[in-house]
This record gives sequence, C-alpha cells and structure tokens, in this order.
Amino acid sequence: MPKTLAEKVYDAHVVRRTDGEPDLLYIDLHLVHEVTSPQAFDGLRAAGRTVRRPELTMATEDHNVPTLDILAPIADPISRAQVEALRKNAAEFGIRLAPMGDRDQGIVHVIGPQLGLTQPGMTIVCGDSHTSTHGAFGALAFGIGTSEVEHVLATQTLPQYRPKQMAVTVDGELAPGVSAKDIILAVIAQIGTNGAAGHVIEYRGNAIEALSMEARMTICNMSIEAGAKAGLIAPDQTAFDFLQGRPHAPQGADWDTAVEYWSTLRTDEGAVFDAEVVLDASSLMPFVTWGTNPGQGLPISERVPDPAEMADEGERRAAEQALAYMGLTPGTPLTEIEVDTVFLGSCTNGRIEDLRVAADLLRGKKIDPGTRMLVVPGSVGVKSQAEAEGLDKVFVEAGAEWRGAGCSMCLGMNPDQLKPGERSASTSNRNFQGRQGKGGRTHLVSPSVAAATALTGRLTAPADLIGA
Ligand SMILES: CC(C)[C@H](C(=O)O)[C@@H](O)C(=O)O
Ligand code: SF4
Repeated sequence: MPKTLAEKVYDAHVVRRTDGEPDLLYIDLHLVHEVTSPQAFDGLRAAGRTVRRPELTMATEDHNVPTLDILAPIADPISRAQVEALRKNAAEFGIRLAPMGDRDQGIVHVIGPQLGLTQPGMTIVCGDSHTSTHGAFGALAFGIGTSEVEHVLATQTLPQYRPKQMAVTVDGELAPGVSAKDIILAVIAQIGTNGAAGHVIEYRGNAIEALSMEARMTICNMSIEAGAKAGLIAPDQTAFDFLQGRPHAPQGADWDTAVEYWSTLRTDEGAVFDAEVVLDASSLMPFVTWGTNPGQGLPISERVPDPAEMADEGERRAAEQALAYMGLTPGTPLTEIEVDTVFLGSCTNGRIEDLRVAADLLRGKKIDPGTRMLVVPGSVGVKSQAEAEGLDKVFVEAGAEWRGAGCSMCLGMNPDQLKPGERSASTSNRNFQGRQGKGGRTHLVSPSVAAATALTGRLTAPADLIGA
C-alpha cells in the first residue's frame, strides 16, 4: 500500500504493535532542556532506573539562560535551580550537556541540526512543542510531556497512536521580501490554530522544494501553532548538502549508505492524506499578526480587523479580547502600528540565514531612535558564524544589541522581557498574552519585516523601505 513520508518513518520505528493498545515506537534521538526534564530525572532516580541509551540523548541549556553576563550566577532562583538540576542530572546519568559558554550550547532545536544529530528518517523527541522543527530534514519529530521524557530516558521507546496525515502544498514563486515565515503564518491564518490537530503535516510543492534548510525549519517549527503533532518535508539534495560534514553526520561509506536510504524517504505516488491544504506562494505578502494567537495574522498591507464584521461568534469574541489586550483599534493600517522593541531570534528565526537577511537590510543604516532591537543568535555556533561574517558589527553599528545564545525574549523565562504595555515585532512563534513578559504585546513577523520595522519604528515591509 502506498505510504506517506510520515507513515514510512513511523512504521520503520514500531517495535511492538498490539490491537487496542498504542504502538511502541523506537526513538532515535532524545533532546533535553532544563525546563521539562528535572521531574523526569527525579522519576528515574526514585525508581532506581538508568538512562537506556545515553549516547542517543543530548541536553542543552536554553530557556532560562541570560543572554548577557553569562558567567554571572543566574539571578532568578527558579531559572538557576533548573539549570543546576540539568547539570547535576546530566553528570549523574551520563548524558552529554552543552552548558552556557560551551561552543555547542544553544536552543535545542537549533543545535540538533547544527551538530548533524538531526537526520532524515529519524524519530526525534524532546520535552518541547517546537521539536517539529527537526521535521525539515524528513524526521518524525515531536514534542512530549515530562512523564514521556522519563519513559524515553528509561526505555528509548514511546507509546504512540498513528497520527493522521495532512498535506500542505505550496507552489509558485515567492515575491522578493516574502519568506518562509510568511508562508507558515499564512497557512495558520488559513486553517486556524487547531486546523491540523491530530495530524502530521507534510509540506510539499515547488515553493517548499526551493527553500533552504533554515527556511524549511522555520516552517516545520510552527506546525504546532496550527495544532499539528509534527511537520515534515521530504529530504532532498538541499538537506543532504546541509548535513554533509557536520560533526554527527555519517561519514565515508556510511554517508553513501545513509543518502541511499534517505533518498527513499518520500511520499509514494497514490498515498492518501486525510486532509489537504493548498497555497499559492506567488500571491503571498509579508504577514504580521495583530492578535494573541499565531492564527490572527494578515498581510501587512491590511488593516486591523473589525470584530463586528466577523460572522463566527467565537472568532468575534476572540478578536475583541485580542484587540483589547493588544491595545489596537479596528481599521488601523497595520503599517501604522508603532513598536518599542524588535526581537530577532528564537528557534523559528534565530539561524544564520535569518541574521544575514536582517543584516542586509540594516547595513549602513540606523534603527529608529525610539526602538530597541535585540539580536539573539539561536546558538553559540550561529553566533560565531555571524561574527566571522561581521554581522555582529552591522547590528551594533545600526544601534541594535548583540546578545549571547538562548531562547531569550521568545518567552518570559529569562531576563529578556517586555514590560507591561510594551509592544514588539518578534521573529518568534507565539504571541500569546504575556508570552514575552507580563502585559507585553507581540506581533509575529519575519526577519526581514523585523529589520525593516527596526528602521522605521512601526510595522514595515522590506519592500516599503525602497527609496526610504
Ligand atoms: C518551556 C517549553 C516546555 C515550551 C514548549 O514546549 O514549547 C517552550 O519552549 C515554548 O516555546 O513555549
Ligand atoms: S526559542 Fe522559544 S519556541 Fe523555541 S524552544 Fe525556546 S522558548 Fe520554545
């Protein structure tokens, strides 16, 4: 029977299948961070268990780490306790850890691909919803809860039910200044934050095939914001080129064998999807969110929507609440919304290509004097690469702050936060109430919109900078 890519990867990892019970899946790679792992390790300890395959497990510090003064003790007691617990647990259970200051440290979803740990055809889990990022390589990658983290640590397996399959097909050519972030924001605006619930999304079509790995990761990263369990893309030459030569990628004859297998990882002709969504890339504009969930987004040329014009009662109420929280008035052109903060970073858009795109727009210019811009590389590796290319200088000369690696202002679990009432343009993936700090207001944008916005102090499309 013809199978989808996700079904192939899933079926290749089933170690036990019994009627009326979930399948038991083998897990190839388990990524760990400080927030969702302490209780899992406590559970192991209490049961006298060990980690079944420590060499398939890798930990990093990302959510709670400051991006300034990383040698000083972490001020916040909860953050400090979580980071210290991870260090103790990694040492006790024999797991590799990239602590603050280590050259491999960074956001868990940035370092996996960077180190070549993330590979096509794998099952990858982490106690973190944006684990879907790794699906860009044709891996079945998804977030798990802390009790599941404990299960994977103890057994290297996970009970699962077979997910449903959704195809998101994107054909056509993106206009200049329109990026992967705009594709995924448009998809979520179209299907809603619950639109892919219970499904694994496969992104396909020539617009997806034309994307770099960084851009594919941006798209897969936000699958969860459409409610999906995971998102993936068939691995191709672009994926193989990205991986070749990375520290954990196969080498020599093993590389050739791996590529041969990886090349079979595509959806068979005639495979059936439970749902299909189609998008025309050539019709897309830069997208920005106006509300408090990632589905509340519009092309930047539009105006703040009027809840009164929304037919659906639930949608109308959600929009009313969102606008009240965001302090926005219906009918305001989105490009007139002024921000005080621009955040460029996160596991959605904190990779080298994202920094390059933004630096290209900022080179030789100054950001708006009333706006602060934080540039936070997703990992120490991204930071070093950017510095080797002189991007840090471009940002600093433009008036932005160049920081250390971590989740930073993506979420309020570290010192980088919005103050109540402050408004950001942010390249991250969630605009929930209080996400970037209590009372903070978030507009999700692409890296190029972030840079253009930093220059003007209001939501701005890169195309509108021409001649400015
Ligand atoms: C802290 C962690 C559990 C959380 C997640 O699962 O996604 C965080 O990374 C986020 O982005 O909200
Ligand atoms: S960067 Fe943001 S979305 Fe990604 S793992 Fe960190 S907190 Fe979660």
